[in-house]
Amino acid sequence: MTMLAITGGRVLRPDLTVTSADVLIDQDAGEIREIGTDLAGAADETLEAAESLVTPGFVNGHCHVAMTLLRGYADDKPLEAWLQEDIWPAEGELTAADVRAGAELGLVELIKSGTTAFADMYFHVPDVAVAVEEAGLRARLGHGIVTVGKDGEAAREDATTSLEIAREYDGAADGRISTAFMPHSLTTVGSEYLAEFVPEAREAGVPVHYHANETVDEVAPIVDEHGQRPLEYAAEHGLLEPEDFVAHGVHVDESEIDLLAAAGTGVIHCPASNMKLASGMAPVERMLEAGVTVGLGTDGAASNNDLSMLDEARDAAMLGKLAADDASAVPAEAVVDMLTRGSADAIGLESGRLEAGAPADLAVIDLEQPHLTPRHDLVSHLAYAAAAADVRHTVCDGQVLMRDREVLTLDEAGVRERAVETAASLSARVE
Ligand SMILES: CSC[C@H]1O[C@@H](n2cnc3c(O)ncnc32)[C@H](O)[C@@H]1O
Ligand SMILES: [Zn+2]
Repeated sequence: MTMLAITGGRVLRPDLTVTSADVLIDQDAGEIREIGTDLAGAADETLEAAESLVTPGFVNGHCHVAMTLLRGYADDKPLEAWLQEDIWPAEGELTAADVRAGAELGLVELIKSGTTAFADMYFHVPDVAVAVEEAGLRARLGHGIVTVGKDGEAAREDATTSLEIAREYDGAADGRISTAFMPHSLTTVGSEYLAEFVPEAREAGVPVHYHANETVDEVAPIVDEHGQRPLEYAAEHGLLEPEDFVAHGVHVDESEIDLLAAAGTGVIHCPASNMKLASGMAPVERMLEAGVTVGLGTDGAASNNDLSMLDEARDAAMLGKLAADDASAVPAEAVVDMLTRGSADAIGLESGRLEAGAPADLAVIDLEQPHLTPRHDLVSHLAYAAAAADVRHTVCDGQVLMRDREVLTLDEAGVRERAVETAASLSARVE
């Protein structure tokens, strides 16, 4: 048994209290063995955490990690125009090698900002999976299906790919990779494909993940065509099960909030993307009051434009207050819970809490920074003041992915170089 101890830190516990303690990790099991005092003696290796906050690794509940290649490629447009005029034409040129290069860049960014698990919808998923395996992160991956604008054969092929990928990769990378069936959204996938393939996803035992109620323009066609709110339509198509999770949930009415709460379906709130694309303000406080499981996600780096979950936490608190017109709405504790346990629960992972027996997924935040001084309340600092650059160490599944700000599993300089070349070649092909 190989043991790792994280020593001398302030540890954020599941009840959001903070205590001075060591964390002892069984690296073979990838689990936290004990949280207590003087545990360094039991360890083969230590990570120093003095003057630092030891927190559960952040869980990014909705991402398109390879879209780092399109960061800054098209900004300042609303969702539909952005996708149709810029993003989809560029993505049409992406090769598997491009996606691998973009995914590696995104994974470096995730590790450096303390994220240890994420859910990802994209194309060329086998290449994303290889990158995740080498990076050492935990991920729920899926192939995103779009059937609009395709003939029947191509549409079925896309849905079949999503199902096959979900079946084949579930449990990959020693269990660090899990999967989901991923229709892109309720307006971009025809109901006949949902009717045919969702029961197969259930049979395969994988959840379903999709964009829902992101913009007003996405709600209106479903109401017009089917006479139903989008999430009523989703429930009727078997897409609102406890293991399922939707991205965005901006334009949800009270009846849909009740549906989500009753179904146990998670919502991944993506505040930065919603602000940048001017999609709207999700009623996060209302969803939390109703008992909906709410997590946080960055969405892709082309609509954010980074993958820092600490930025997302701050944005969620700020936007939540604005949306509720109430400064006490979406307080620091709620945000930290969404950043960790909420996202993990929504996407069906056990991580997001530091306690004996839990997965050893954690981040260590350097508190010796002017913007984290004084230390009245470390939960407040995590929600409002900490930044990606404050992350010192990142550990996932008991393995050290970053030590003293040096990423150990990927060659950061090489990854950046490949991403620069790949993005330049992509731009040249699209023009
Ligand atoms: C079919 S793979 C995933 C697909 O989703 C696109 N995408 C990125 N951000 C968003 C968003 O905010 N709403 C809807 N779709 C989005 C991405 O570019 C891929 O094409
Ligand atoms: Zn998205």
